[in-house]
Amino acid sequence: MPIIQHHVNLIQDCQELNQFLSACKQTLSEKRPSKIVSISWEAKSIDPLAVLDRICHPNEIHFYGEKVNQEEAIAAFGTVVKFKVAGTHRFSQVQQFIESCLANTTAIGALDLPFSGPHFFCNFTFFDEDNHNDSPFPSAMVFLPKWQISSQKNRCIIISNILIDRNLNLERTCESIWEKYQLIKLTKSLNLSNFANYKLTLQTKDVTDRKNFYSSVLSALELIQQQQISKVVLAHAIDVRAPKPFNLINSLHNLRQKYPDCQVFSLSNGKGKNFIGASPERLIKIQNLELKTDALAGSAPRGKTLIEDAYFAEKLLTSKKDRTEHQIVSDFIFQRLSNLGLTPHKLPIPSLLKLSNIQHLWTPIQGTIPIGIHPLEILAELHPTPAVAGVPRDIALKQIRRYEKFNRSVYAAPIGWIDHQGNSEFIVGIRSALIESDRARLWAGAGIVAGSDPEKELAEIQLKLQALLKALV
Ligand SMILES: C=C(O[C@H]1C=CC=C(C(=O)O)[C@@H]1O)C(=O)O
Repeated sequence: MPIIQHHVNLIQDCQELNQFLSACKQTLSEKRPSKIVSISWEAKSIDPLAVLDRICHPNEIHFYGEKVNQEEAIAAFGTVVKFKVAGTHRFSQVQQFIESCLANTTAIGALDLPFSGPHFFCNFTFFDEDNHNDSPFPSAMVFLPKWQISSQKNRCIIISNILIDRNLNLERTCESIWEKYQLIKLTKSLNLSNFANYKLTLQTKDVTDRKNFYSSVLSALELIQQQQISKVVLAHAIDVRAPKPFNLINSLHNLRQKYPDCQVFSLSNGKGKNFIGASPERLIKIQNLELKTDALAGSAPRGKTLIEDAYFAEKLLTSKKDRTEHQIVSDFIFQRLSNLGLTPHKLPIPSLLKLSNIQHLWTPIQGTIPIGIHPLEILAELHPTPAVAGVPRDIALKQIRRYEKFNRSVYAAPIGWIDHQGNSEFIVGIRSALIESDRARLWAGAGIVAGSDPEKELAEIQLKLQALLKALV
């Protein structure tokens, strides 16, 4: 991808931008009828969530991700190019799409800052094929946004991506970019007085009978005893109704305040449905060929006092059932990364990841990626891990389809981005809800292994559902 270091802010200077885009337009040919230009420029500190609130249209596709404790946030909206696909080759087809776009992209501006340069935002469904007619999101989707605003420790980058083709009206394009840039640059912080401490009275309903969950766990335990599987993750879903439409921005703001250790996310399908959540589970983070991933499985509540909390923690760390449930995930990730030629590292015993209402056994895993391996190849190898599916994977997936009478859709599936240099971050879409107007669907799952008790597994799921339920306003 050609990169041009440029010292004038093209987005700010209409005339310079016009000249640059016009020069690009002149290079178009029959063989190359269109081209993408990506302009990055540093700005003073802006809250990407405030930009999502003020500038992004509710019916525009968007992606938002924030990790408060790492002082990182990103918002992207509008589409320059997008691609949807389904089936077993969806990861490699998305990879090809991104590579062909990058071969046709020129990046210009401040390109040596965190989050600068073109980023492609991707989401997948849990299963390769999402056969349900009412699916709110395709099995795989990737888009290059028109606008991306990101901040890392007070350094903020605004990116404008532009598709240039023969029909492009240069004057109008430059003006509208300039206008939008002014609006973004001057975005005021969220008005926190709007976050009145009100609670909505929510009506909740199980999507399937709880008895269905209990009998599925018992049936899974039989398969485990017969050694057909060693683990399967079974989910339960609830439908929620509010007295008025949910407020997306306020709910996301609640999530980022309550779960500063998690990745808070929102993904819009551009048709009024938003998939939001606060996920504790990082699937991949790649920075300069260094990969970080998490094995996360095995759960206990947080205690109300320090003593109670330490008691739950100790019980979790020494629970044979939870340690097995966890080990299965960490062995799987190790094996899969080794298959790709990595030499992964991890500590020999899991530590604890403590969230505000739940704690998990957690093993961070790291490794250097051999040159030539694309982030989506790693994703294809890892998804779905036994933290959300099971082992052996194929049998577990078949059982999940058999037991669960609802669509997992984007629940427990990868969501994230890949940049022009192969840096990438994907999380697993758990602790999540799909919201539309005054309705929401929430999912949560629990790992079933030898020794699981159906009642306790459902109690764990209720705890996980509360994480989202308490933040929805
Ligand atoms: C599948 C979920 O959690 C996974 C991640 C952490 C702990 C888990 C567990 O203890 O069962 C699950 O494997 C979910 O929250 O829906």
